[in-house]
Amino acid sequence: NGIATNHIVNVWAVGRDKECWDDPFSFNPERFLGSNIDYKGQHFELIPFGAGRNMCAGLPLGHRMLHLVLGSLIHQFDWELENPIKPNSIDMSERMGVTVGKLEALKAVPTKSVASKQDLSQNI
Ligand code: HEM
Repeated sequence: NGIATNHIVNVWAVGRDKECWDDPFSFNPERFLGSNIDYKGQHFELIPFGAGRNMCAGLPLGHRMLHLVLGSLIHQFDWELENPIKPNSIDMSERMGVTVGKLEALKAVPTKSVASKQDLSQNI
C-alpha cells in the first residue's frame, strides 16, 4: 500500500538471551565448536549481518577481510596491554547507542614480532 516502516532489531538482546545461549554474558568462542550455528542469516540467534533480503551485502568481503587483517596483525606484531592494565582488569563497560562499543577504548601496544623479522631476513 506504499507505506514504508522501519524496524530496528535488538541484536544485543538476542545475543544475550539465556533461552538461546548458555552463560550468555561470557565471552566463550569455544561455544561454537561442534555447533552448526553460523552467522549467515539462517540462525536467528546470531545475526551480526542481519537476515533476509536487506541483510549485509558486504558479508563475503567482511568475512574474508576480517581473517586476513586479524591474521596479519597477529603474525606481524606482538601485542601488549598498556601498563598497568592486565587481561583480567580490562574495563569491559559498554557505551550504549544504535551500536554498542567499549566505554573505555582498549589500548594495545604493538611491537614488531620475531616471526615477522625472520620472514624479512629470509626474503633478503
Ligand atoms: C564485519 C563487517 C560487517 C558487519 C558486521 C555488517 C553488518 C551489517 C548489518 C547488520 C546490516 C543491516 C542488515 C539488515 O538491515 O538486516 C548491513 C547492511 C549492509 N552492509 Fe554491512 N556489515 C559489515 C561489512 C560490510 C561491508 C565490508 C560492506 C561493503 C563493502 C557492507 C555493505 C552493506 C550494505 C550495502 C548494506 C545494506 C544492504 C541492504 O539494505 O540491502 N557491509 N551490514
